[in-house]
Amino acid sequence: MPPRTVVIGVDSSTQSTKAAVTDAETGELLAVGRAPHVVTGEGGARETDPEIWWRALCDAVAAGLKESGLSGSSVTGIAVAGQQHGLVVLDGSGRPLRPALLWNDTRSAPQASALVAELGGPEAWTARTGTVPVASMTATKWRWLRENDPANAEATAAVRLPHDFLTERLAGVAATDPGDASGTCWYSTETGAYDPDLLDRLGLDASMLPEVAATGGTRIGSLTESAAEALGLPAGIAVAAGTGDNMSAAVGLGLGGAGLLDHPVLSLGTSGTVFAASRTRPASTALSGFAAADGTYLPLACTLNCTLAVDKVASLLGLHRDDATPGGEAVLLPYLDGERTPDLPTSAGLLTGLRHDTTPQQLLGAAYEGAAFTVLRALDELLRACGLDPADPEVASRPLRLIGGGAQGRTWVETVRRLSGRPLIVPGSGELVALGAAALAASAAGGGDPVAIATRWNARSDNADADAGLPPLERDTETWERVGSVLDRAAQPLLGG
Ligand SMILES: Nc1ncnc2c1ncn2[C@@H]1O[C@H](COP(=O)(O)OP(=O)(O)O)[C@@H](O)[C@H]1O
Ligand SMILES: O=C(CO)[C@@H](O)[C@H](O)COP(=O)(O)O
Repeated sequence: MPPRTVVIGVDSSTQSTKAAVTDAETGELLAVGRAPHVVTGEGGARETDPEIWWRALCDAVAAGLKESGLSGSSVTGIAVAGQQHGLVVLDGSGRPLRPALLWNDTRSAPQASALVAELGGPEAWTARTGTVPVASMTATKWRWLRENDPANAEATAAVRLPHDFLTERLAGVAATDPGDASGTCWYSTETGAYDPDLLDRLGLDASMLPEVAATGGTRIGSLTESAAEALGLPAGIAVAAGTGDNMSAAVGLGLGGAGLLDHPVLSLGTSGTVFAASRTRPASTALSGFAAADGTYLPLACTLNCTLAVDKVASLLGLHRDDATPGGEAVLLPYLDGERTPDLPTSAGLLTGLRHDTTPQQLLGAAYEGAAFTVLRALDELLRACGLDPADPEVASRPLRLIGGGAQGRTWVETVRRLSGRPLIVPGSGELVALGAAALAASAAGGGDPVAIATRWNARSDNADADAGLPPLERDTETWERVGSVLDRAAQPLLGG
């Protein structure tokens, strides 16, 4: 039998790095190595030292190889998919000047509002970049840095996104892809390039930014000697451009070229995201009109408070995360980090409907309901913004693909099922972001379209058989309306005024 060829797909997300050691031919997931990150910050601040991501990447690759029982010499390619939007600032020798500002750092909310006003309103941003700046977007973080940490902003020789930073460590080449670039708000999904006028406005020079490769699967270089030594992999293997984590999950699911929103995806991680592949450029202020890893489109909406916020409520109550019952009268909006969708960056969590007979289990259930409601309502808005009526029985019956860490949790699945009333598909592969990155690595190493590679892998492996298809439950409209009414009435107080 010929020796296996193996590629490594890396998911460097908010809480951890996962390295998927994947058979390049069949897509079989041979092992997943993991290493945690450290996120620090009080109030609206959320930061991580990029060196932590690099060390976690090295540790996760080593753990994955060890678990697979393979030596590094069978690996032919590597790609990184990273948490979107984070601002990494480097000195002239490529060293981080300070910790990165993460996607869920809300300190740049005032800068976001100022940028929106400067360009003449949200529509102008949608037309130019595809996306209206909120505190998550990189452009607002760069402006925040210039206003609040001018010494480091002045000293900045290069600006990177989290995945670009790691890719550069691997290949020594400054490169990104259309997908992650589209989350900066200084890249235009209309032109497929950085917007020179926006760069000027932000005080950024294009020479400080990475080149945008044609796709996340483009081979942008080869593993350098020093990276090879750090990772225990052969020098010279293919390094792909990589992409953002949501874009990578879309690749892993084989989404691309699909009809508009035929395959909505709900990701339950630190963030809650809803997205779908589209060939039509989204142009609505109600969603983030990101690019996909291949320059087609990935309309997306994202909440800041999902699994981490609900786990926090469980730990405050001293309960296991699956010790929850439906919330009953209690409504808990777990906006512990402020919120992005709806745009309430300075909000905090809110509890209403408490009675003498409310149980801790109901309070936890209410936190699940609040988080799930928020992201499911964002899905309805996304559908509407794309010209579909979420109440149309045909649209409402399209299955929702559930991914991310939360999709492994019984209570998450039950809550989404009950509040959405949709059929759910929980893909057999629990690591879609890393699998998508592996498809990008396979494309860089051996050619071929990453989405086609992932589709072939899904078809050939047991993944498709292992997909859990759950029929719809009758929608719990009572809870839906109760939570919606609290959110609508509380939006102003939640703004934190
Ligand atoms: N079995 C499980 N049940 C419920 N939640 C889970 C389970 N396993 C992991 N999670 C949740 O998944 C989250 C991590 O998901 P992940 O998608 O890896 O996050 P991120 O990409 O933001 O780092 C954790 O916050 C945890 O709450
Ligand atoms: O900001 C977004 C999407 O726009 C987030 O989805 C980040 O990409 C972080 O993802 P997770 O760590 O929650 O997977």
